Amino acid sequence: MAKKKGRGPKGQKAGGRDDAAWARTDVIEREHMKNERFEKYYKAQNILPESEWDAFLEKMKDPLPTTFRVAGSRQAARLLNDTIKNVHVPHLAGVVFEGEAVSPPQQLPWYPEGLAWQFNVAKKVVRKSPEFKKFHSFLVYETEVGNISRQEAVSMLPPLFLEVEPHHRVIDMCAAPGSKTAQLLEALHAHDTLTASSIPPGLLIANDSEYKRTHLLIHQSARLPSPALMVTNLDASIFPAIKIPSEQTAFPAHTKARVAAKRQYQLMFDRILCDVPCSGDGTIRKNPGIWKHWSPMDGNGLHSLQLRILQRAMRMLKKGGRIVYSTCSLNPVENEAVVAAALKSIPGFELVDMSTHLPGLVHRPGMTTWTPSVSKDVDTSFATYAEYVQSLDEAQRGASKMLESHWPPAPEEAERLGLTRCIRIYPHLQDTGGFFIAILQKKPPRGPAPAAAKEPTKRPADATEEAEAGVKKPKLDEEAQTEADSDAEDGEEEVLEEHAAQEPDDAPMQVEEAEAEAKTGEPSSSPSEPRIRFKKGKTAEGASAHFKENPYTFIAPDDPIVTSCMENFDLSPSFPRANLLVRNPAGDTVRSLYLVNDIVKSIIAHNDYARIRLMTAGTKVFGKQEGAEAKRAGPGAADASHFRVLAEGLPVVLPYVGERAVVSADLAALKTLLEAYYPLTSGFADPFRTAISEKPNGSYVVRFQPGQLGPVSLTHELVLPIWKSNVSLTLMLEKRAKSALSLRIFGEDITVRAREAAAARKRQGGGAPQAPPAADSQVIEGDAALDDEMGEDAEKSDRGDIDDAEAEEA
Ligand SMILES: C[S@@+](CC[C@H](N)C(=O)[O-])C[C@H]1O[C@@H](n2cnc3c(N)ncnc32)[C@H](O)[C@@H]1O
Repeated sequence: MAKKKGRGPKGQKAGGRDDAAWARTDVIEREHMKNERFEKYYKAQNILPESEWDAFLEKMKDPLPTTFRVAGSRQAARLLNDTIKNVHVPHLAGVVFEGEAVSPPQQLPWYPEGLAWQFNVAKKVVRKSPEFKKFHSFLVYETEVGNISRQEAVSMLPPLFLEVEPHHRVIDMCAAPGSKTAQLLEALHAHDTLTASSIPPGLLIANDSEYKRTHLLIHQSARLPSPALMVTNLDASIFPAIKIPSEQTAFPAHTKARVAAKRQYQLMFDRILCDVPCSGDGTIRKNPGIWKHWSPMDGNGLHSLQLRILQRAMRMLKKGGRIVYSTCSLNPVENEAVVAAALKSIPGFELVDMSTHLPGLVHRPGMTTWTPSVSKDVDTSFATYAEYVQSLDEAQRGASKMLESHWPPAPEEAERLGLTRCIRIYPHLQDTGGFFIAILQKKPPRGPAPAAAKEPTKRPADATEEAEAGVKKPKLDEEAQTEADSDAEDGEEEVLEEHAAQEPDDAPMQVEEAEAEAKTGEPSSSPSEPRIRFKKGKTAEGASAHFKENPYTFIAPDDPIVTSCMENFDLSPSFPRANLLVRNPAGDTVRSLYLVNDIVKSIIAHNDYARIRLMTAGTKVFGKQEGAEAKRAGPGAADASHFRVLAEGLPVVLPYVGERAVVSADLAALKTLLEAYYPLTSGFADPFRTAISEKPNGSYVVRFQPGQLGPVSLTHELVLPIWKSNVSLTLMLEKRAKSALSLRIFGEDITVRAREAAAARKRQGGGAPQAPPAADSQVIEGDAALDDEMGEDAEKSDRGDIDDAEAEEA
């Protein structure tokens, strides 16, 4: 096996825990899994009692068990989980391989509703045992379509501590590749049903500074399409202020309408995830290459960025809101040191004790003291920063990258900050990776502060209205920020600017101020750094000039395309037609319509898309039908009528679709639609045949009713899009989604694709497999193959292949 390239701290360009090439267990032999510096450093930190050290080290050398989570809306997840529990696990329970019993998958004891699983079987068992082979195929296909998320157990934790609700405004600051983003989205969509998606009032911004990695986010989000999602490509440590108008802001009841109406506000978040780039030594079981190059300097080097990201998050959090800060590193310099420095620099926050939040989770408290290493050869001899600085001559002082915040606070300060409320997970406790979590809360509002205390921070012109609106201007120095933190009455959005029409001179300056705060916004952590002020027209992140994505443009609610979609799908008047967007420069042909919720619409309308480096927003609901069917309908009918409802957008649109666009069908019809690309309409049974034949050509929604077909049963309604042409029908699903559906319902892959793959294999002299290969992979080999195919880390294209309109009718 070739050695894998790609090394470096997690989330860094050189690779990290999310680099698939790095994530192979076969790059290093167990006997080589040692690193003197690692042992010396962590022993010096006393991360564990001496009695546990050996167990810890040994576990760090074991490969990680395979873990996965049943994803999607709660209802759908419960259903699939029942299939795993009642069909697959019993089937796997008695497996004996080469004379030894193999354990079936087990539920993670702490994951809510038992929706996460773990199994630990050797590759050759997955390869050779027919039962596990079949289970593996099931996992691969369900992962492809987003019903299962292959995710490290510990990586599932941060979203659980965030407790996102559908109305929350959430930002995932370092989100790629997006496994936690998917969990956050699911929580926003907690009210979705089996077939229909809600349009949550809340918001999720999934951000990552690596442009390429934002495409992983887009790919992930296609599995759980949401009108509440935006993907941005910004440096989280200088995330710019997002402007929203007053109607998106909650005001105290007594606020005068004219006061509320005239301002723009900075969007503040209810929940923020800071899953920051880190050295990643907690992933060493999955990325054993770390043994070779581990150095304490990795953590030292990341500390400052981690701190700046957390501080920026704190600046963007609403009062009463919550931040989860997490790393997959064991190093206190990347963990408690960052949290302590952040808490010391920005008052008004506290660590929350959620140690009993997930019963069954075994963890250890945060550390209160540690000794950073000042060299890669592990010199931990300096108990304080002062001691360290004293040991240096002037030239060394100038060159040193060590900061005071690398060191622990004084014992009484550590006690006051409550650092033990942090959560540490060690591999030997529950056979997982290593992980760190801190939950920070911005103290809830205390009610109106005495007027005298407020006066000095006010600008005279703002005073009355501010008091009426109960909000504060963002301040740029820590003192003012502290006052604002303790004085603001409702903890809602902060005033960014007066409405331009009313305060033409003042407004731009205030936006600049807010942007400057975004750029410099951590005054106390780097007091000696000069404040950066931006000239008018320049952005905080200074990168918009290079942003090449297409803009989003709202399409007029009375546009002929929208009108025809309203008509063709018999959409109810309550359908939010004013929230449809296109992603084209003006004048280009419209190919897809995206639907966003009100808050996303508002953000797009009030922020330059290039300034916020908006990669994607909302969910694609309608797509232009191009290809054989569209051609046949003739040029006259073109643009206006040839939009189809897309499979990914159907759950969102479904609650609004009227009877005229819906047909009922049974399991036999589903089988026929899966078995052929373009089955003839005449080949279906009544009443479906007559019902669909009577309709004009175009896009329809089919409700497949629960029922029985021989030994196969459909236990719940299934709703899918089809395209009707002159003589035939097409099920409008990606090929892989068809295979997954087929496996789930019929227990085998009955699609054309599977038959073609089997025929190709036969031509090459291979045997018939249990199921066709997933994606474009040819071999399915145990856990490494699972890693690749189940997509935890694999970089995947954002496009699926759809065997529909592009192809000519057979
Ligand atoms: C630990 S990974 C995030 C994993 C992700 N939360 C998940 O669960 O799939 C860290 C991410 O931070 C990104 N990153 C690094 N520096 C960043 C910065 N300054 N701002 C935003 N993202 C950053 C990396 O590209 C990487 O994708």
